[in-house]
Amino acid sequence: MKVYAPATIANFGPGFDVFGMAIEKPGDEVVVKECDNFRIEVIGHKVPADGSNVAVVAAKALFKLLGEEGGVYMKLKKGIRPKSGLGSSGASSLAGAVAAAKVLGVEDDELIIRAALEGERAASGSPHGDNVIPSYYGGFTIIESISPLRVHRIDVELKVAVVLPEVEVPTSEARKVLPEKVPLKDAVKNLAMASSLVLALREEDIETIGRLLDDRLALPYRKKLMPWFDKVREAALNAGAYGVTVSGSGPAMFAVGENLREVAKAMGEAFEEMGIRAEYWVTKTGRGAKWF
Ligand SMILES: Nc1ncnc2c1ncn2[C@@H]1O[C@H](COP(=O)(O)OP(=O)(O)O)[C@@H](O)[C@H]1O
Ligand SMILES: N[C@@H](CCOP(=O)(O)O)C(=O)O
Repeated sequence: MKVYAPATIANFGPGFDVFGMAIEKPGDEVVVKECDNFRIEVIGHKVPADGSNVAVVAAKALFKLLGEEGGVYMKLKKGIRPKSGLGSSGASSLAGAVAAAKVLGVEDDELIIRAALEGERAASGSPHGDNVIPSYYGGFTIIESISPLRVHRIDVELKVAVVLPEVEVPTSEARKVLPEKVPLKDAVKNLAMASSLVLALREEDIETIGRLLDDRLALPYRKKLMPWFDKVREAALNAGAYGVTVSGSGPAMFAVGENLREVAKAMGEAFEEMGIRAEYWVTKTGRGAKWF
């Protein structure tokens, strides 16, 4: 059995820990077989090939939730670079949970997601759902609650330009710089932007979506981890983007607009001018996890 879990853009502007969108590429893939213990082999981007791999953590978590003995052998084709801001740990965690679910014959979404969140907790110290959940369901997802699991999905088809610099921002570090509290005016501003963004997504109003790609809850405190942010954002806007912001906790950034190839190239060139190599591409809203 093969399981594919797509990369994701979490937060998506003002939706910290709540909004997330699956993207068509890249993704993680797991081939799974029943086994008497838990083993993993990894090809592609470098991640641990032992029990600390979040795919194994998630698979073990599902077995434990169900009180099952035994385990699975997984071969992970790691297509999403770790510490990228593209939901790398989330995709592997989900792939491991779905792989274990297929072996155990489990179809309960809530159990699968609970297990996958244990992988996220292991990777970043936080069981945030805005990578795992859009990677599972696809499209654009809004998390009302994790337990009980209440997710709202918008079936939007949105093209995005993505840039991924050759630097790392571990999610765990990006969460450590967050404040315990935020000013009321910032909370109200995010509420205004997030609720407006949902309507703009439903109408596929790209200009309004772009204008709303901002955040007062996390980005102001994380920008010190991303000194390149303003230059890359300016390059994207000058190339015609309607809006641009960080993907997840970074360093990846994404933009919406019309001429996205030029926008992606401009963001990549902005990094190069700062001496940072970066890859860039155009993709669009992805479907969720697949198994075959
Ligand atoms: N299968 C895996 N995929 C990604 N990261 C993994 C995996 N297994 C363990 N890790 C560890 O999790 C951390 C990456 O998590 P994180 O910073 O959240 O990446 P991202 O922001 O891309 O999701 C790294 O320390 C990495 O070594
Ligand atoms: N809401 C989380 C999202 C982390 O996304 P990632 O792709 O960087 O793992 C956060 O902002 O901490």
